[in-house]
Amino acid sequence: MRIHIATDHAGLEFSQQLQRHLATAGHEVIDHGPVEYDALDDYPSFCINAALGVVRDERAGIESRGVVFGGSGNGEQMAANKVAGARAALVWNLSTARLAREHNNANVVSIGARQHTIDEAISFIDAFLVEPFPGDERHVRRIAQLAEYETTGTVLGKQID
Ligand SMILES: O=C[C@H](O)[C@H](O)[C@H](O)COP(=O)(O)O
Repeated sequence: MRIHIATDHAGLEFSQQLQRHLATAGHEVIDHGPVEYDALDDYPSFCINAALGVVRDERAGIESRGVVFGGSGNGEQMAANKVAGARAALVWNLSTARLAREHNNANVVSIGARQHTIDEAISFIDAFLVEPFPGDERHVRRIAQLAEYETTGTVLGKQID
C-alpha cells in the first residue's frame, strides 16, 4: 500500500524509524516532511500535504493511507481533517486503531509520538493498516453524513443549526 507520512520536529526521530519499518514491510512510503530538525517548524502544511496525497490517490483508485504524528497527534489530526475527503483518527491504543478502520473507515491515522514508545506506536499503525472496513450499513451511513456536510454544509433529514 502507499503510505503518506508527515510529522513535525516532535516526531522526526520516530518518522525515520517508521519509514524504515513500513518500507521493510513492503509499503511505498511518501514522506511529506519535515526533512530536517527545526524546533520551530509547524505541523499543518506537512500534515495537510499527507492528507491531500491520500485523497488524491483514492480518487485515482490507488490504495493509500496517511500516517501523521507529532507530540500529541492532536494538531496533526486537526490539520489532516481540514482536507476534504480525509478522515483522520487520533489513535492511542490497539482498540482505537482497529475501531478507526472498522467504524470510521479512517484513511489517516494520527499518533502522539511523545505519548508512546516507538514499538507501541508502530504496533498501533500496523493494526490500523491491516484492519479492513467491513462496511456495516450504520457506519457507511454516518460516514456519508460527514461527507455530505463537508461538501454541502448540510445533512439531509438532520437538523444542522
Ligand atoms: O498538536 C501538536 C503537536 O503535538 C506538536 O507536535 C506540538 O504542539 C509541538 O510542541 P513544541 O513546539 O512545544 O515542541
